Amino acid sequence: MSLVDAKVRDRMIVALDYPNVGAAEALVWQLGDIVSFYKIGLELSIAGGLDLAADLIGAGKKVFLDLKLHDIGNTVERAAAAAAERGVHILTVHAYPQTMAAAARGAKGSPLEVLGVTVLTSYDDSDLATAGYRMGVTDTVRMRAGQAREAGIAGVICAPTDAAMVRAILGPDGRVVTPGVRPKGADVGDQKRIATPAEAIAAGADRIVVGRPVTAAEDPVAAAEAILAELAGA
Ligand SMILES: O=C(O)c1cc(=O)[nH]c(=O)n1[C@@H]1O[C@H](COP(=O)(O)O)[C@@H](O)[C@H]1O
Repeated sequence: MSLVDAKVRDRMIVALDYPNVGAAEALVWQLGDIVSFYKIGLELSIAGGLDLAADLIGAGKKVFLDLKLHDIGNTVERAAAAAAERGVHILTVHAYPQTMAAAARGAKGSPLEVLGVTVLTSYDDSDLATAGYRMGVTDTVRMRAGQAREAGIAGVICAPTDAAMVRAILGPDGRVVTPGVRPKGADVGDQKRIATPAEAIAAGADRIVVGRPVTAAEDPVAAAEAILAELAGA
């Protein structure tokens, strides 16, 4: 059992970005009680991850289903209702007003937290310009955080570098979850807007998402413990 308390453990979500359920289960087994919250994203969902989500929930873990939904309102509302029905704790949608409002309707009356993905952490200003957006990262995140609040969803996903601004917009009750987290010296990979676990929490994040800093570590248990220790001190 980990030395850090359950509240701190609840702040770290480990992304199970694996090509098959067996690999994901092996990590979950290895991490045991030290990790209480797992993210199942696109790759693993396609490879049987939705059944794994049910198993994890049955085993008392929290599950973040990272499907980044964006579709017509009826489809998003029904998908959010289906996630709520399965006992999922967090579901992501892209932070478009129509999409967020639909997901809020689907999740209504359930504990499911719908989070709007503001601007992906792999994007910078020039990536947004290339994609045809008029505004840069900061203005887009600011606008989308406000629209998430208006849509009545639980909160947003943003980079740790946006977390302070987003916290000010959402207030103390809004959920601010930050991927793009890298312990000092860790490989950055394809992330562009990053900070350390302690910096993310200090900026106002409720929870951090970590994938490769744990999954690609030589010793995933030691890597997860080190991040938890950093969060405990933050
Ligand atoms: O929604 C997400 O979780 C997400 C949003 C975002 O802007 N950036 C981002 O990296 N993520 C996810 O967070 C995880 C980060 O993984 P690592 O870069 O390996 O730590 C991946 O599973 C991404 O899909």
